[in-house]
Amino acid sequence: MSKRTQQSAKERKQQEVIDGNKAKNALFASCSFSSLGLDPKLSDQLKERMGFEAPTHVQAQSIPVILSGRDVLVNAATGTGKTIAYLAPIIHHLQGYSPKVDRTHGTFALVIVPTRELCLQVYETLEKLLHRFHWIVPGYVMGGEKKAKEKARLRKGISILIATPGRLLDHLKNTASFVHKHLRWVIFDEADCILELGYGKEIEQIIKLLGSGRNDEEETDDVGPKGIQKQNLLLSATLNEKVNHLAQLSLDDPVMIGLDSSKYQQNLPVEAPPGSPDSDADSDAEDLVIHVNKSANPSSEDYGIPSQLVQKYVKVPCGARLVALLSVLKNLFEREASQKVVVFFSTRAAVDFHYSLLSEFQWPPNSETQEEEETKQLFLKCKTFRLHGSMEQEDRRSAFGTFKAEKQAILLSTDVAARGLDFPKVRCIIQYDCPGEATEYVHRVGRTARIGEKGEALLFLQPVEIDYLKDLKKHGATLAEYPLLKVLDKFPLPGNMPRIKKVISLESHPWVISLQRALEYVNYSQPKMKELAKNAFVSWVRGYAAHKGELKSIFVVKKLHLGHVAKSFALKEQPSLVGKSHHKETMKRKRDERQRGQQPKKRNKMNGSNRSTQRT
Ligand SMILES: Nc1ncnc2c1ncn2[C@@H]1O[C@H](COP(=O)(O)OP(=O)(O)OP(=O)(O)O)[C@@H](O)[C@H]1O
Repeated sequence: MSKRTQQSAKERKQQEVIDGNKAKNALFASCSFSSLGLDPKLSDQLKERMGFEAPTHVQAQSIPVILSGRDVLVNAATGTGKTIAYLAPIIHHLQGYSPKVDRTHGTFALVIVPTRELCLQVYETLEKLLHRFHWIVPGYVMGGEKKAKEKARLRKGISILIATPGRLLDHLKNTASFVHKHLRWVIFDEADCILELGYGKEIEQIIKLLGSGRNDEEETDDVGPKGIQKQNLLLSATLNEKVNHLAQLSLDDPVMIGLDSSKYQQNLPVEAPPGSPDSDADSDAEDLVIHVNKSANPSSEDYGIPSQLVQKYVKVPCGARLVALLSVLKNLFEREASQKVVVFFSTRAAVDFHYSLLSEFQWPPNSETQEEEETKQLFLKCKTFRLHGSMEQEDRRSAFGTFKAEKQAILLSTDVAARGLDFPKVRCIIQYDCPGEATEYVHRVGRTARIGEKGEALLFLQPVEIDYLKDLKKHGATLAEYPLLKVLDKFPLPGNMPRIKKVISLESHPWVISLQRALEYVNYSQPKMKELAKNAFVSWVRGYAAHKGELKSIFVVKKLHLGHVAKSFALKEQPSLVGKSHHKETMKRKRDERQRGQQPKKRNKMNGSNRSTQRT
């Protein structure tokens, strides 16, 4: 390495450290957990056992307000610690109940989350927090688990219950032994996603079944303070019109907490809530707590994207997409072997195909001698995992858990991993298939650069889709271009392929040509792989056609060259669009809906589109 390169690498490192420190300072409040009014044992647990030196701003803002008993709507960037923000105050109150809470009292707090993985994740955090409060019992119920076992757990009693909406509604209706007469807190984590996934009807029913109002003397004859108003909390990094509706249904005179809420201040009275330690302090935190007017429309809000996140896009013609993806991944792991990457796809079939391909694709492709054959290696020398909604529950659980623990791995996923999941040390998010609305972009990239860590995000766009950048810009996301050609030029060409000095188009790049050929060879030498590719092609085109609203004018299915789309699945010709995969998807969706006791979805005020079901 030359002196100059060494110098610039050193400068880059120094800049990274400075940026990292800046990001951390912007994230953490200058107070302690105990100064927020939390029980000393709980503050100790957070600091000593969980290693959280100081609360984040959103925690410093939310904890006193939630402790005070007010309903709250929290809008804060991804990875800023919203889970602790709502769990800690609940535990604080429950551990102080006299007589002590026990299993026979049933459920005091209910956390509703959109996905099974998030359910498990919140449960794990809760278990850690309850380490010193063994009499408070955590538990979860969610789709994909055995109902009988859940019923037995509910019968025994669960103090703080984490649940996905469909399964929760099922138990509320059918599990007589589910005691919730002492229920005091209901939390909607990732509130907008719960609605986007089409759970609006379930949520309305859940709210109705749980009722609202006070825990009067008769109901709380044996435990907890009397006459306490039920408290509802809504949280998300992105809010929209539907959440507004849910807020109106479930929140009573809520306090709005958001790191990025300056815009609301123009319209709404700013008021520090009672009980907040900052209520009379001259701190920036005071500006962040806003007494929200129910009719406020949060849909035009800029979304909070972590400031240290490096956001890029790569412009790739459709036919070269697959090669570009593999090259970008190879380059990432050659640059830094020990890292984790999440790649987002639009459909389950696309995840399955790419997973099989990456798990089997070897390099170099043409081995002429025995020696060459023996030195063949996987193209990407790291473990690959997949995650989507059609997988068996055990496989989902195992992929989620193992990827979390790995140091060097790729996760290929649908949007099922986009919300709330906290995979430690994910360095890069690749959105190979475009997200839908900008909110989806924000949550996907939010799987990296969490809690002040550094992170990169790369969005794949075809030249015809480039206007999507304008849409992102409207929400505060500005992306720089990724130097794809420079990266491609770095790869050694297999065999005796000549290196051309001036490459006219990406598709004529010798590396692209050779890699594309090798990928097609894998597909055509393995019928199973080709079948997966065909299914993925069909579902991808259908997914593309299902973009909503304004995005329809950017993602125009008629503008697609289907032959080039086929190439991006390593197919030499375009398969028929009437594929088996669509039929299977439809059958699976209908089955899922039947299991959830639903009618096939119709839109209502709080329901999202059906498109989301195949995207998870
Ligand atoms: N005060 C803290 N200090 C250090 N780490 C923290 C603190 N609070 C939470 N964390 C950690 O930060 C990570 C992100 O927290 P969490 O998942 O609650 O974020 P979030 O705001 O809910 O993100 P998302 O919007 O993506 O769901 C977790 O690993 C959590 O353990």
